[in-house]
Amino acid sequence: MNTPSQTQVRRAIAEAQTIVVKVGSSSLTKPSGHLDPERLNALVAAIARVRLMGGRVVLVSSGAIAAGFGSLGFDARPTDVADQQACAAVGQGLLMAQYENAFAHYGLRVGQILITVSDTIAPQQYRNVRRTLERLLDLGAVPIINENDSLASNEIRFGDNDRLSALIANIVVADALVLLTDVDALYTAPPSEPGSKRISYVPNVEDALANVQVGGTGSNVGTGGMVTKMEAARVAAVSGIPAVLTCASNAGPAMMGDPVGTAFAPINDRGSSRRLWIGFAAHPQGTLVADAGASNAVRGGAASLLAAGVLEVKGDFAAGDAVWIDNEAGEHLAKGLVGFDSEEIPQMLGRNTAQLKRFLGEEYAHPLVHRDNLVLV
Ligand SMILES: Nc1ncnc2c1ncn2[C@@H]1O[C@H](COP(=O)(O)OP(=O)(O)O)[C@@H](O)[C@H]1O
Ligand SMILES: N[C@@H](CCC(=O)OP(=O)(O)O)C(=O)O
Repeated sequence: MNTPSQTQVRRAIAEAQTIVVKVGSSSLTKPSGHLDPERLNALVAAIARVRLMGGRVVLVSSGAIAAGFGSLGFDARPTDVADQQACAAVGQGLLMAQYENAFAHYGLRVGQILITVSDTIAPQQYRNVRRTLERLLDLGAVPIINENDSLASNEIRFGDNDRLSALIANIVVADALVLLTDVDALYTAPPSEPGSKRISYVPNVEDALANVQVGGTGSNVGTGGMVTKMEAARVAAVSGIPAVLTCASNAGPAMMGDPVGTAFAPINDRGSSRRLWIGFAAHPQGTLVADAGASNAVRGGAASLLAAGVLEVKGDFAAGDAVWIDNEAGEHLAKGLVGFDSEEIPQMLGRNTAQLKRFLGEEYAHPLVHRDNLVLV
């Protein structure tokens, strides 16, 4: 696709029907570990305005741990996982109570959704998340999402809401992603570094990643810093979703497409939500090793992976799971949703469709991975 101008990207954001807004802990809480109701209310006012003009807004809100640690007697954000889980259990309630109240001033309802990594990996849970979000939006509510921190452990967590917000933008087929933080824009280096310059437009986030010096969090409550925000902007751009990054006090102008913060252009056309999920969220459970011919066909982008072109199957998976498609050198070519269980596949390998039908029956005369379920990597 042609690279859009900054004006075009801002206009696309202004015209967005469905917007995912992500806000970081430091924009909602005080360093003492309590909510900052004034700033939270200001954010709600900006979102409510868009909602009341007919926009569909999903809010991905951090802040559970940062809003809870003060009440539990900690001086600073704890580092122990169990402490964090306890703080999140307390803080998430406080956060939602405040949101509930603030949105009620505008006659708007909110709906809480707490997500774990597995909800975005497993196809059925993913569909559940999507259905609930869509219904909430159809009913006029503002879904408010956070990771389910009280039950997530270090091994199985997103750990940051930046990347989660980009996945949510895919799930709800958003027209724009707005990342709100404690810095007004992306800079050429962490703003604490002398000489760092504000960037107002990123036409290609993958190029920017090579040129911009991104650092970790600048506050004592944030987690991912600019690294995870750039990753979120990259997922959005690759998914065809324009994004803007700015400080929370710029939420209103950012959603209106005003020239605040940093705008990121989409670098692809929009794909289907399912393909985007395969590309970004689905975790491969095994591997199909393609021969040279099948590798070329898959790389071409328009072919299904047939059993005739597969040399080996690795791993233990069920039909519908995601798998890697590798070439003989072990390089990943694509990710796809496989049509058969791993134990069914060895008898199918090397056989063409007619042979599959004759020897194994009609139900086996299908591609191992259909092209609609396959995404190049
Ligand atoms: N190149 C950069 N441009 C802007 N900010 C950066 C950059 N590199 C690192 N940062 C830091 O990222 C911080 C925002 O990330 P974080 O603290 O995780 O916020 P949040 O809690 O909103 O998610 C900024 O305050 C800033 O200190
Ligand atoms: N889920 C955690 C926040 C994780 C996170 O991404 O924090 P932040 O970097 O402040 O957006 C919480 O609610 O405390």
